[in-house]
Amino acid sequence: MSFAAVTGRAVRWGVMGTGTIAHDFVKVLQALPNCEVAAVGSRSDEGAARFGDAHNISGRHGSYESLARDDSLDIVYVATPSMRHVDDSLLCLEAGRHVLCEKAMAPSLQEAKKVVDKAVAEDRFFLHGVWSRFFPAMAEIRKTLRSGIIGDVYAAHASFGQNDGAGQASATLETGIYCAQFLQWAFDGDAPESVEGVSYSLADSGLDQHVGALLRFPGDRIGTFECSLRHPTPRGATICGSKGVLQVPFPFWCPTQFSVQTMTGLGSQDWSEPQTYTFDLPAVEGPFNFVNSEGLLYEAQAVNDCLAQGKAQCDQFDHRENLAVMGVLSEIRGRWGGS
Ligand SMILES: NC(=O)C1=CN([C@@H]2O[C@H](COP(=O)(O)OP(=O)(O)OC[C@H]3O[C@@H](n4cnc5c(N)ncnc54)[C@H](OP(=O)(O)O)[C@@H]3O)[C@@H](O)[C@H]2O)C=CC1
Ligand SMILES: O=C1OC[C@@H](O)[C@H](O)[C@H]1O
Repeated sequence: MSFAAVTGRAVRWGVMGTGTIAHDFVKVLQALPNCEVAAVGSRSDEGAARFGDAHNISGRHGSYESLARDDSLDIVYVATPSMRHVDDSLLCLEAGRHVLCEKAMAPSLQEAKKVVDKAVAEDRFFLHGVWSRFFPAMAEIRKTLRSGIIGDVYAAHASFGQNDGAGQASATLETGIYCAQFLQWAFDGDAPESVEGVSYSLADSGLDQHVGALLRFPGDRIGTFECSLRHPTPRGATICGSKGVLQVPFPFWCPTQFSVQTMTGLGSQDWSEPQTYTFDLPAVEGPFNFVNSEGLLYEAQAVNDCLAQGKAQCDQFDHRENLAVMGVLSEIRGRWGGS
């Protein structure tokens, strides 16, 4: 049942921050039934007015505090830069709002726990906005793995490098997070037993710009990833089983396609033609700043559904899985004292 069917009104969203992803997310919210972008919050009146005019949003707040305190809102989408996410999420939760916070929600496991604990204590919904989890292709990947077509899954790899942002943000937190959550998905939600190896390069600012990580999962399974803000990589992911391989091409973190190839015989010399599965993106009018941003709609719809059902977390990325991913990132960043 939709939120409107339960409450008789639309979900009222507030948007905190007026940058590139806020633009894309507002477009999908405005394409959904039974929800309304009721207010925007900026650090300045001018910022709120500019974004409000551009997106036809009537509620405007010239400070984040004022947005958080707006009791007419059900939920706030925190779309500020990553280093603000803990404080901005806490501000909203303390004011009684539900929260969807953009990635990365925190720089460490300890800080992530503070936010999740606060959400639980305040009985508020909280989601770390790892939007990958809501794509139909991800659900189909899970189904395909469980069908056994590629046999027992022993390895997974993900790579996300782009040549933008080095020195200004942490590669582990900006792009590595998508890799770490993908490995968890490939291994059916399991957390790694250990981070066995980390190789890294730091920018002059002290922030990690390129990281390679080797993770050991229970049952002798191995996950690897590479993330970078210094150079591009293929930005695909691979899952390997005893009978074959599942590949997710660029952009694996917001996928609309994957393929499966099986192998048998002496020296694996018999293989099937790859079977490709494709998924349409929802029809949402752009333009968008980021690839496949139309797919933010899946995440937004899931949040609306959770609010309608009175759920405090999303099954696709619940607090347990979120904190496990944050634990991996935290441990990796701990290797150079990143905080
Ligand atoms: N899910 C996804 O696909 C994507 C997620 N992201 C994530 O979203 C978050 C925001 O990214 P993005 O929209 O690209 O960032 P932008 O820099 O484009 O926008 C951030 C906004 O936050 C506000 N802000 C508050 N403090 C600062 C500050 N010190 N410096 C700059 N802006 C500030 C500004 O709004 P105002 O001035 O109105 O207060 C600004 O417009 C990041 O955490 C990023 O990782 C980013 C891209 C894609
Ligand atoms: O979250 C993101 O951050 C980096 C972008 O390049 C990417 O497309 C986006 O999804």
